[in-house]
Amino acid sequence: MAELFEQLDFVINEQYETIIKDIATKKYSIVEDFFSAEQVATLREELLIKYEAESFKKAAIGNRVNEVVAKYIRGDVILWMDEKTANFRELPFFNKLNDLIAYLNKTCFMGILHKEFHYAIYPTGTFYKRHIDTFQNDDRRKLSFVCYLNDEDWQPENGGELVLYLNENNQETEKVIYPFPGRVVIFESQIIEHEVKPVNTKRLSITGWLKTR
Ligand SMILES: O=C(O)CCC(=O)C(=O)O
Ligand SMILES: [Fe+2]
Repeated sequence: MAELFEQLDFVINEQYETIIKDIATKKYSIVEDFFSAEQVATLREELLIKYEAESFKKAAIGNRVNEVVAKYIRGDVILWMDEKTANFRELPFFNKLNDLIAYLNKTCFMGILHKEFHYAIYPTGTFYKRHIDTFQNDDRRKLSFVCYLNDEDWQPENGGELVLYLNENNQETEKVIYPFPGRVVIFESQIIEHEVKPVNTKRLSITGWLKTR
């Protein structure tokens, strides 16, 4: 009986349906209004507070078991987020992601069991060379998620474009995505190679992964 009510409860979410359709057809999705402008501003504020408190560290390559800091590959500084200690500025972020994950698991049987997110700042002159988001010793990352927290007057000449390398009809094509505030990009972690072009000013974001097992 409980199960029946659960089914009756189900409401189609057009935004999530678009993400699912995009990923099924193109392996990536770009969403402009995943969070409200107010939520984006609040997350930016939180990131900057934590950055001022000097809690960020240089990002490494490889995973936590097997990590090397390599400046010539990536120059961002990061801070892992912790849902257990999330404050009022961060809770709407986790609520929305949990809602999306529940929807994906229910409608596509995606089997997302874990998630991990970090704040990221790319200082002027930094970049992240072409790479794929799965590790040799760990292939649990299924979907990569990036949300840009730059402020409203972010300009294309600031650089820091995310470039996705796609395969269309056996031809490599580049999808160039500017890190405009509030923009969210979701893509298949095991398939899509990508890079962050050099930035000419500080670039702010949250990056994360939805994981199986
Ligand atoms: O910030 C972005 O646009 C992508 C970051 C990225 O590729 C990563 O952290 O693995
Ligand atoms: Fe990446």
